[in-house]
Amino acid sequence: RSASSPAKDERFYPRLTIDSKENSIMHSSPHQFKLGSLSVCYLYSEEYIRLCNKLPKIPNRASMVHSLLEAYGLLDPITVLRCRKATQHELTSFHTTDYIEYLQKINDEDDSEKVDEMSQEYGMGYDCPSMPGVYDLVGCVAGATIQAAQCLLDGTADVAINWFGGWHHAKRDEAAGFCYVNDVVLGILKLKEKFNRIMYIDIDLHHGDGVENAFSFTSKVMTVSLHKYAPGFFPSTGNQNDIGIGRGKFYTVNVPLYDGIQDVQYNSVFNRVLNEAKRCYNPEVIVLQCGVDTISGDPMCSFNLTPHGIGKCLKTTLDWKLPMLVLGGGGYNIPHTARCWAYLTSIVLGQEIPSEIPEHEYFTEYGPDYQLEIEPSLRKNHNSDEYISNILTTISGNLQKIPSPTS
Ligand SMILES: O=C(CCc1ccccc1NC(=O)c1cccc(C(F)(F)F)c1)NO
Ligand SMILES: [Zn+2]
Repeated sequence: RSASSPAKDERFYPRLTIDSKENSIMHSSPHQFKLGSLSVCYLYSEEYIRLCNKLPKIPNRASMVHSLLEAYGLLDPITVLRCRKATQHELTSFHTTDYIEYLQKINDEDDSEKVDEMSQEYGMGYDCPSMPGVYDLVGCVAGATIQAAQCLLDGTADVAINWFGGWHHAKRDEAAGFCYVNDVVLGILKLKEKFNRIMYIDIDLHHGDGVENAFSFTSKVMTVSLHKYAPGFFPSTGNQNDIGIGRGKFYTVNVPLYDGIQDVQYNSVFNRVLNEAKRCYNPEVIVLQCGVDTISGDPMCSFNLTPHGIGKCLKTTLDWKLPMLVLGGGGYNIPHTARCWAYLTSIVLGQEIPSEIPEHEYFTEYGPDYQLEIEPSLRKNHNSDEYISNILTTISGNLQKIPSPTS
């Protein structure tokens, strides 16, 4: 135990017993996570999956993710929790009542013309098409993330996973960027009931603006986002000088990057920024938004990462041995998204999984290779080493200004 952090409850530390029956085959392969078994919970329900499947830009993605996890046997050592819907009271702990009542009103309305009159007011339009059942969907996504957070509060899990959450753009009074509810903010508000210092890490291609805006005034939540930052690229916020305001000054960290970044450079940036942020802030719990629209082969065609590189980011944070809430997000090459989140789940479990995609309902979607691994594309990297080193210097300078806990 490091002297600086108060003695922590045993529950939050990975149990280092190796229960061979239940848990994984432990290999000593280089990328194998340390021996040990975490208690992991995963939020799921048939209705939740069915509603997520209907999202226009990621058709059937939820089913493909869930089926691949099952096919790899990754759900066997995991506590699979049936998720409940968030109540209106829970939803309005962040969102406005007007907005939530609007979603309720259009939930059963399938005459989209009629809906569109009101829709502009609440951000429902091109980016977030109004869809029948949207209130049911919002209740499931938010309910799942809130329940996952509750598991960490109760200590019934070391890591809680909701791969169908992570909708980081939604604002309190409107949908944005294809997000109808900000389940991330709701999960963090739940964690705040018990934890004093929460670190939010967002590795989606897009800036986690909705979450940053919700907590830019407070030092209770440090938000760290690594994302593409380019003129006209959504949401076009999150440059390195965006560091929070008032009491929240220095507790917002942004790492703006250009197209083409690959695993090695990304991992080096991630480790430098996050290990320094951890040292300066000493968080008690981690929320990680794992949008994977950063993968080579994603139609966003921006970053050039692979699941291996993203997995290394996850390992860095898991090595801190702090309770973690792990969420999904973007990812528009659907088989690649399923591959990546299956691989990340295997890392959380410390369980090696074979490269061959196992036979299952969606097996044909993984052709022509039917392999788990994804190769980087042959695309130019626009992130020069001096650009990266300048960003790191700026961020390090800002983090140093965080008052140390003893002061
Ligand atoms: O991934 C997101 C949302 C991306 C987004 C923000 C605002 C408006 C539209 C989008 N989504 C897309 O542009 C999108 C979504 C799915 C698929 C595509 C595709 F055209 F690249 F395939 C594009 N946030 O992390
Ligand atoms: Zn994204």
